[in-house]
Amino acid sequence: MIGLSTVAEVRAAEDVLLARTREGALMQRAATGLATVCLRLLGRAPGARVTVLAGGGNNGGDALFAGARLAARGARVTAVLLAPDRAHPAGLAALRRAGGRVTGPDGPDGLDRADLVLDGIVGIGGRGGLRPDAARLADRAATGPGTTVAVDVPSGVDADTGAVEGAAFAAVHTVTFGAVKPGLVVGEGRGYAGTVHLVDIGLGPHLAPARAHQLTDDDVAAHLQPPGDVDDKYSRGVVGIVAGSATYPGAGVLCTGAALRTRPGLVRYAGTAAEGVRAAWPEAIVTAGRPGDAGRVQAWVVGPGTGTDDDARSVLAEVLATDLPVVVDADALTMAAREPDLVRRRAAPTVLTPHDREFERFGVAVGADRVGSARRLAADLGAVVLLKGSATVVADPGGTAFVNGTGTPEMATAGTGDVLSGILGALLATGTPAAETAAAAAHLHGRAGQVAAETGPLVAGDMVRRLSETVGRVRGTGLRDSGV
Ligand SMILES: NC(=O)C1=CN([C@@H]2O[C@H](COP(=O)(O)OP(=O)(O)OC[C@H]3O[C@@H](n4cnc5c(N)ncnc54)[C@H](O)[C@@H]3O)[C@@H](O)[C@H]2O)[C@@H](O)CC1
Ligand SMILES: [K+]
Repeated sequence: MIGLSTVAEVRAAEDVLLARTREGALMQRAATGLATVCLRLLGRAPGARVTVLAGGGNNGGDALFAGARLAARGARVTAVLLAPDRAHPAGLAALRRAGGRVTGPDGPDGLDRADLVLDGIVGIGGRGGLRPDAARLADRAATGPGTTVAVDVPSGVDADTGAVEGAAFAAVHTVTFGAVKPGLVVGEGRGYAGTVHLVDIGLGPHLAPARAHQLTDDDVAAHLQPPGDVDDKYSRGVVGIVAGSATYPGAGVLCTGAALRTRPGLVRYAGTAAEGVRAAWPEAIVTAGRPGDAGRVQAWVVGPGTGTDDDARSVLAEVLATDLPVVVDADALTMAAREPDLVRRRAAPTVLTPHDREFERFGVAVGADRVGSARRLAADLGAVVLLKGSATVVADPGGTAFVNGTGTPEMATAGTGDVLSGILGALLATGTPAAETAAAAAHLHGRAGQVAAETGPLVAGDMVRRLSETVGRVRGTGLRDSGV
């Protein structure tokens, strides 16, 4: 699990570590790690053209020291000082000693010929969007030839939330120090950060336990264990699915298929799409009756494609009245937003899976702080909230959050949400804690999208078809080997 640490948590840990280390030592560790990544990206330093954008804080200091290291290896380094009178004195001196050139915001910055551009404008001390000089340079860097590398945080991105209020530096790589900050992996910030490289500067032992996390394939593999010798079809967790309708069976077919392909122990289906589901998935136990007619299950999924009429409402109420974990998706979210007490009064875990518009039906817009918004709704409803997005966020009522790191924009297509709820129901039926299980489901769903998109555009059914393979690859090392 990768901990996502807030600025306050990083500052607190830095304070402890700074008091125990020689002055400047942390910045040297940061700059060494940064220069190492830059050298790797450049391939070779001699003759390479590097522009360093340096603001007046320690972030600029990191960038200047890294620039000095690259210059010492033969790179042609130009430092552009955005606040010349406040530039980090030791960093600037090191850069000059190593043969780097120094200019101001309007000087010859080399951006139109650079191989690499370092963004040391602001780091975790930044507030709001970039000021005009910095914004202009960030814009030129984004459209110029150089590989853009953000130092610690892309300048203009809120490190805690990922909010981008104005102009920001669009990085292809971000080299971050001590801990990954949430703003690098969620919201708009994720798009500005590019690939994130974490440099260890020794903060780890001093960091408070993170309240937000990102799961890895290894974490998720623990949720996807193969059956043991003593398992039978019941012992692996039975999921019940209420999805689709007689007219629109698709959601029922996708959701049931995704559940079967994730944990093929036993999947029950109850609802009016019974005929279509039975035809598509003879492996499922199907009834056209109500949830109570389906037989015993350990978790329910309710809502995809069910509609919101009186019948659908009474089925939702029946499922929510059980003492089992329930995934509330799609049409069930619309109904739950009208009657949130149906969720609030539950003792068993409930996982709500809204996208932004469904989230708004609960009375507040998501806004730029996606983790914060998910946490607030989770606390209000006493439920786990899985807020879908390019980086899906999961929050539990206690404030623990997860930010998903897998997926592909190709997944923005009809039916992929039904696939997610099927995966999630199948995993929840095993009885593991709801929030981490929801995060594991989002991770696996994203991997399935990546696998299905390997050969071109995907439709949701492709994800179902490739799910067994995806489970196998997440359990092993295949995904990483194939570069997905
Ligand atoms: N504290 C430490 O021990 C370490 C800090 N490190 C670096 O130091 C950074 C934090 O340094 P600082 O606290 O000096 O803060 P920053 O360098 O992030 O930014 C502070 C400066 O930026 C200006 N500023 C704020 N918002 C701005 C905006 N929107 N546009 C333009 N200028 C703006 C401020 O006036 C101030 O001069 C980290 O991100 C990291 O890069 C690393 O060297 C590791 C060790
Ligand atoms: K920066």
